[in-house]
Amino acid sequence: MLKFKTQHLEKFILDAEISMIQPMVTVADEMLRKGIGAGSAYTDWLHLPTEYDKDEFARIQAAAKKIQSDSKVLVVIGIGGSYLGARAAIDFLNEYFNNYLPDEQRDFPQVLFVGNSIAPAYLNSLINVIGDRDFSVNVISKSGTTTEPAIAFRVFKQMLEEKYGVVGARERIYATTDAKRGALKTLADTEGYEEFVVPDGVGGRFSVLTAVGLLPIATAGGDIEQLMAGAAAGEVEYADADLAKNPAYQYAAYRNILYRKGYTTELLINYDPTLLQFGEWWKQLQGESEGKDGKGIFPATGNFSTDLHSFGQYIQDGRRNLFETLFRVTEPVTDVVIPEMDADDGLGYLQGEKMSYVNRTASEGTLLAHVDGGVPNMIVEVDKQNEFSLGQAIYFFEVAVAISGYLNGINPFDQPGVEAYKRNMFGLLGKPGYEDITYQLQQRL
Ligand SMILES: O=P(O)(O)OC[C@H]1O[C@H](O)[C@H](O)[C@@H](O)[C@@H]1O
Repeated sequence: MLKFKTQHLEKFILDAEISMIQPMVTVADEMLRKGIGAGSAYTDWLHLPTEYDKDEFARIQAAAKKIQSDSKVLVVIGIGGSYLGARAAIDFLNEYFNNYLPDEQRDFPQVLFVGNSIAPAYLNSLINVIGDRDFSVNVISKSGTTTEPAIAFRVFKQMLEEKYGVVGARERIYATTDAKRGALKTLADTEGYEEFVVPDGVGGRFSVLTAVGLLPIATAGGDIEQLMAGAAAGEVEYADADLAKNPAYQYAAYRNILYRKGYTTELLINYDPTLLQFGEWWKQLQGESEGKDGKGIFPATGNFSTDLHSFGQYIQDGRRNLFETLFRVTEPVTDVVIPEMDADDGLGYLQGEKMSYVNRTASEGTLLAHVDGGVPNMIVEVDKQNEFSLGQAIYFFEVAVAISGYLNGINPFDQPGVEAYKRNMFGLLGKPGYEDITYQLQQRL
């Protein structure tokens, strides 16, 4: 179960401030739930945990089984919302070094991500890692027109066709895209790939609980029924407009109060590398939803205790515009006992202790130090590192960012700013239709 804790906000926020923001939260709740807010066409994720396409869900499970039986590697091609959720979930649910294990020591295929950059060395390195092993491809793009995954897909389509023939390749390509539109949809129809749908009313960054996330997660051995069950628990628990009864709305309200006081950067903190990618997923969710119209909390992550030894100094003593949200799992997945030995390493007082205890204590000491240094802290805590908790946490942050965006007077469901770089890139690359800006841009370089 998920808990949201705010006791360390005491010196930063008065109870009265929470009462004062309640009427605005009530309005934000109505905007979201009655579909009268900006971007309301993209709020179908709200009921996704209970109203998903059950037939497609069964097809996803069947496809995952097929990939598990005929492939050692699943190459997932996608960028932004079309890979971050799956990657976060797979890291959250598996051993950190799972992908490094030899095939015979792994129960499920390696899932490797590409098309999330345009770096050629990364792509070549991935090809080398696949080697001569059997693999399948899940190409994911809601729009079906994004350049980065389209380039990667060309390369892997060609590789599959060379290895298995055109017909054999078709059996190993799974396309997750829009139900009707886009270049990927057209290609998938023409070639006869198995297709999965990103529903119209679910934006990329809210799509992890659709086929976008579910197929890679299930292929990696994740129990996607439990994932949906956790999200469904969130759907019930985070539906009340009353702040006192809704932890997700509380989180949205507190971060907006902090924002209005000048705390403009939020760090999502973890103390475990298996949660690092969750932070990456969260950054897109927050940043693309809220950063617009010259406003918004800047989302960043703190991967502790690693980063305490890099920018910990800044957090403790730098410009006071930061607040932290600690995302933690209370029950360790495994543990290590610090060995007892006669060594002069100053660790005698810790011998026989569990590393999880030391890690937890480090997090508590850090949190108190940061609070004392003027950094407001909140805690989002789940008890177990499993599918159910993950589903609930995903839903918690999704619903919170929607309310948070409305509280800040923006449309949380669009991303007009993302087009600016694409336009320039297309202009410079000479894409048909962008010729008018090519010369001007070149002159500025
Ligand atoms: O799934 P796609 O249509 O390929 O989009 C992938 C990503 O592209 C852009 O960056 C959008 O701003 C993101 O919201 C989206 O997740």
